[in-house]
Amino acid sequence: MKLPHAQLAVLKTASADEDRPLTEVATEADLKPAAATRAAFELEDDGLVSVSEETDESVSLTDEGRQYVEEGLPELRLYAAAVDAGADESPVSLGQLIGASGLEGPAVDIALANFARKGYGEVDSGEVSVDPDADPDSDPERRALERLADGDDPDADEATIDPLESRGLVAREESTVRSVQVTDEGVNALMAGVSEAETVDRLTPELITSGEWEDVEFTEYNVEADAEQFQGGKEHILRQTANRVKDVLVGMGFEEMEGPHADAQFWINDCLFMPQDHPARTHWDQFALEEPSEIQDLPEDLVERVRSAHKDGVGPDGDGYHSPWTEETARRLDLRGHTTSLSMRYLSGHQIGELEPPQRYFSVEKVYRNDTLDPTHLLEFFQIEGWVMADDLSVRDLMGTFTEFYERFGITDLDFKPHYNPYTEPSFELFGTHPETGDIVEVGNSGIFREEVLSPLGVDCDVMAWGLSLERLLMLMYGFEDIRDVHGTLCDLELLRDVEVVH
Ligand SMILES: N[C@@H](Cc1ccccc1)C(=O)O
Repeated sequence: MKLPHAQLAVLKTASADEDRPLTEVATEADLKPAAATRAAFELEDDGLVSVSEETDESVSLTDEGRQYVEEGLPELRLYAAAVDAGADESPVSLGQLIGASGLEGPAVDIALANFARKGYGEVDSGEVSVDPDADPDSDPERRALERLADGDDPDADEATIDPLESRGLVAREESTVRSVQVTDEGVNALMAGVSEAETVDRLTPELITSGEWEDVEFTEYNVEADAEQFQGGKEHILRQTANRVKDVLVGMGFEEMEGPHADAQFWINDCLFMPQDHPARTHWDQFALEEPSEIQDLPEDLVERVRSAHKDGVGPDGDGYHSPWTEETARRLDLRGHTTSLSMRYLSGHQIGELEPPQRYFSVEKVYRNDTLDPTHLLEFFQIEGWVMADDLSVRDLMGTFTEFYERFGITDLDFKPHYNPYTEPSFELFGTHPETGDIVEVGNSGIFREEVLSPLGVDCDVMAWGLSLERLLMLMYGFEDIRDVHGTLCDLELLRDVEVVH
């Protein structure tokens, strides 16, 4: 029998009496680990060896863990300072202890949280008392960190490693350990005599020019063999999903809108019949620009019609807001809190000239809000804006469009709830179900524009419109629970690396 070099080396190095780790076999046979693994799988396919797999968990120190091995865990430094200051006799002020312990910045909070958790003592109204019987020398977390620093097995149970991991002091890593053993068939083959077959694993220019490629035997591909993982840059899933949303909407006959991120309150709010004293128009909700603070080119006739809608209402029965309206406020520049500003620019004819119905437009763009960061809110996020202009639109058209759109992303359980917007009547909020938690998640807001919006814009047919959250769509598609998993310093790198957006 003839076998390629690597297979022959593995077969000869492995044993028929015991499972041997492949890494060991590779070193002894002078093969790269990946080559040895590939050879072992090929031999296994031919029944000459058996390959077994086990998952091995290893724990290693992080940089912060290493730092604490040198400096001491913050809670132990606090304990030592407290004992020195006599806190085992009577409580000592926390401020004094922090100074004495040399703890600074975040280390203070870390010390306090773990001090109490590990039973070193108590902190009550700024006074620290310690348990005189606590024994920092045999602190299991400290011992585990020190053993790791010495290159030993931490020799600790989960109850010790778990908190160290969540404190970011150690990292757990799982790896697959493979072992090989020669089968009876393999032993028979060896006894009958196996020699090395000439195989070529790489096509070179020489092989091609000499024509030799026709006679050589090529190594077979093994797509299951371990390969090194390359983590190069890739398009962020948010961007990938945004592109997919664009494709879907273009497929549904929509055209894309573009426009400024910082815009006049006129386009962001006034055209939308939002009174100038509406709470959403203050800095509590929107970011204002200091420099420049105003827009120059507003279409005068439109400004006049919008002002009149706010003051006097629209149509014979219309009634305006009985609150002040100034052009100065309308000119002010803000970061847009929604992309409905773009819809106003397009519907008014200001952006690309007048549009005749039917029309469909969309944008997938960033918006900015002065929100408090939490698992479902960011200061900036992507809004999927869209509108359809046509005669005789109804709520059924709106719901049908959403059902069709979300179905493309595998979301088929939409719920609608009546809502209020100053600019649409009727208005609906949209909800989906989170695939992991089962919670109902708001994914968007929509409605049919009011007369008070359309009439000043010069539109005399129906327009239905919406703003959907791209991030929330992602949460429903991929099941993550915290929006910060995909953004910023808390992001889940594994998720970002591994998630594939299917087109
Ligand atoms: N602007 C709304 C969405 C919306 C757009 C158009 C019509 C109705 C609602 C929002 O940001 O929530």
